Amino acid sequence: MAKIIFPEDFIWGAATSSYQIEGAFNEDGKGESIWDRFSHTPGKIENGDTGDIACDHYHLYREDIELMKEIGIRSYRFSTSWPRILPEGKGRVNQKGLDFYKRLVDNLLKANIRPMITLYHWDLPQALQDKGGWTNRDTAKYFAEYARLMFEEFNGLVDLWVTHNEPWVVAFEGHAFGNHAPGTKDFKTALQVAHHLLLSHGMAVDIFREEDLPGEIGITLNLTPAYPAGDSEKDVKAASLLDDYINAWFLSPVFKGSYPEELHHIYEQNLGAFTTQPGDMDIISRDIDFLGINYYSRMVVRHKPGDNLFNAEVVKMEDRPSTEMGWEIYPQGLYDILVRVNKEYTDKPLYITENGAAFDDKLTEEGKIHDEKRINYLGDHFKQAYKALKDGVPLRGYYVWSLMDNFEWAYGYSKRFGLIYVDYENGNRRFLKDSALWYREVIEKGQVEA
Ligand SMILES: OC[C@@H]1[C@@H](O)[C@H](O)[C@@H](O)c2nc(CNc3ccccc3)cn21
Repeated sequence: MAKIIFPEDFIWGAATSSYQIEGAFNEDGKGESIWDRFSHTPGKIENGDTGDIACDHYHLYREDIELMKEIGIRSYRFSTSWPRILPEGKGRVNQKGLDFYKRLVDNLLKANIRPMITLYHWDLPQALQDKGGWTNRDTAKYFAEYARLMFEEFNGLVDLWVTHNEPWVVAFEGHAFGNHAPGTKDFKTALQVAHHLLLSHGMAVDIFREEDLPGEIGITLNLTPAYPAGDSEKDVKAASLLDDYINAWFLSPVFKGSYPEELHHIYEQNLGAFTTQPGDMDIISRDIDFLGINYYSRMVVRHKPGDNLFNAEVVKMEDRPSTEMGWEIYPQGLYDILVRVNKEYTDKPLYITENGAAFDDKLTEEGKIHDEKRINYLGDHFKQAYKALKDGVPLRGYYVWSLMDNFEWAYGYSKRFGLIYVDYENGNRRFLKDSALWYREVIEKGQVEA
């Protein structure tokens, strides 16, 4: 491949989320979130870790912005904590909570760093969960009102808005498998939750248009391309169904206004219909300005009769390199999913809103972290993104997950994804990893070594 030179205006960024970095879980009037409740429930999180303090970003955000400047990122994707702003999820505004995000955005703009706000990255107000959470259609309405508040408060300051982060994870990890908050385990509930999440996305888009705001609005989906383990018809079929289950189940409603037909039929036949209302699909498929794609790895799938509704199982790729999460390192999958989304779903601009890897990072006596595996992982994925760009995919930016090590959900602090090392044991000190210094060069030159 010839020299890899990205466009001058390519938006190089890094991403985080509120519950994973902020801490101050009950400070300055913040309401309880379902992740506060879940992490305080014994047995849910590795080592009994919680987000009570996390990276203490609520107090250290100025230092963190200085580190963003040192790395040279052009944009910072973060999420706002709904219960920090609306403690009960609706009604009363917690001004101190809102003021934190005002200070954060003001300081980002002063640092010439473009904010991208994700309105929902999993930390639902517990008060709404107590009324059914995302199983209750009213939550979609309350989300849209929270979005309206944020659009109005940050009008003219923030011009990149993401409604939801990974509705698949919220629906299935949170409501089918119980690995995430609120921890219920019912597949049909997950389908109902997915529908209400998508509905709330469309309602927020309507309000964004109504408020006639400058900027762009989109949604972020975790897209994991599925590849058949063999070329048998049954393997191909199994892969196609799992691909629909994770990817098309969300891409199709947002861009085509309908759920994938065959899978919808399988669900209805086996589980009965989840509740919808006339007009829902029109709301869900309102025109958006961009799609955010979170890519980490692929799935290799083979036919397995009777194992589940899909007659499919994911094959563990033992002989392939993988990250600390056990996810196969497969950069080609990023190219494949970018091209497929652009070809089959939308010609709207795309952002890679998350891509990164957990490795066993060690802090040396000299305060260094030699994370060459992460440099190789990111470099290989940047090359695939570049290949997609050269093949005509309207890729506008790339947000590395993550700016800093943080609370990795059910894994607690045992997994490190950051460009910045966080020394949790010693006052949450921050150290730039070698990958941060490497990323700074990539951003400065707009080039990745071939
Ligand atoms: O696991 C790394 C990150 C996580 O820290 C982010 O909050 C989240 O947006 C995120 N999504 C994925 C990919 N999808 C996924 C699938 C199953 C469980 C959890 C995440 C990875 N990550």
